[in-house]
Amino acid sequence: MGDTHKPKSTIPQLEKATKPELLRALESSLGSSFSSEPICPPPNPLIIVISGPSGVGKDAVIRKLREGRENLHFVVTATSRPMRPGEVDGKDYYFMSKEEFLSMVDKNELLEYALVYGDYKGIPKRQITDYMAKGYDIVLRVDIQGAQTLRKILGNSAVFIFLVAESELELVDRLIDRKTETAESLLVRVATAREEVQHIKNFDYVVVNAEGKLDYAVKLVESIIDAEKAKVRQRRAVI
Ligand SMILES: Nc1ncnc2c1ncn2[C@@H]1O[C@H](COP(=O)(O)OP(=O)(O)OP(=O)(O)O)[C@@H](O)[C@H]1O
Repeated sequence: MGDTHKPKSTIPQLEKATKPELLRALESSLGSSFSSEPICPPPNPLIIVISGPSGVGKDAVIRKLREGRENLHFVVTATSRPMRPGEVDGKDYYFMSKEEFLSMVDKNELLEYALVYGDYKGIPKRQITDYMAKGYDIVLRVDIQGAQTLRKILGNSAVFIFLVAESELELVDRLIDRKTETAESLLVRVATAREEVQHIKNFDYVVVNAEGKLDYAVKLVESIIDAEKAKVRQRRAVI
């Protein structure tokens, strides 16, 4: 029986050879030189969809993610809702009139859009394609309705993260403290949140954003992104 792995040349003893000599001997023995090319291709750009009931902390988590990570593009949603105090156009949302919004719809410039609490919200496609082409991962912040639509459009090509509070009571508490809602809109948001939790099963991951534990929730989201980037079978999003 022939030995197919028999070395073609002798490899010097480690202590008697320099590193280049050793490398050359190993290469000659293997019959080919060592490549410095990456063993694996770089991971595909990832689309990360972050969703959850109103007031659960989507903005808070995203704000922290933005501080701590490079190569992520946070898509700025277009909306026809009025600006809240402290919000900045082009940073928090692209604020526009209903007419301007509907013109984007006509031109098929939105990945998805919806009428939410009487106002339009939608995701501009262009931002996603431009940044993916530059190798950025994309973060989309959408409500549950938006996540469901995106799941239909993107299927398993994107990763879907559901953010929850530790309890219903905690969620209501946070919404009250935020002081952005009227009593009526509070009721709508809380009733909607009750129904929305039923949709967890359509997501890939769930992250609990517990009271005072925002950093932990952000860390978990980062770990999810890291794990997704290390997957052997990569998701491949096409917009
Ligand atoms: N882990 C946490 N502990 C305590 N407070 C938090 C935590 N996460 C978020 N908050 C606070 O809860 C409130 C709601 O959070 P945020 O505005 O980020 O929610 P949201 O999911 O983006 O809401 P919406 O969908 O209505 O825009 C904010 O005042 C925020 O500072």
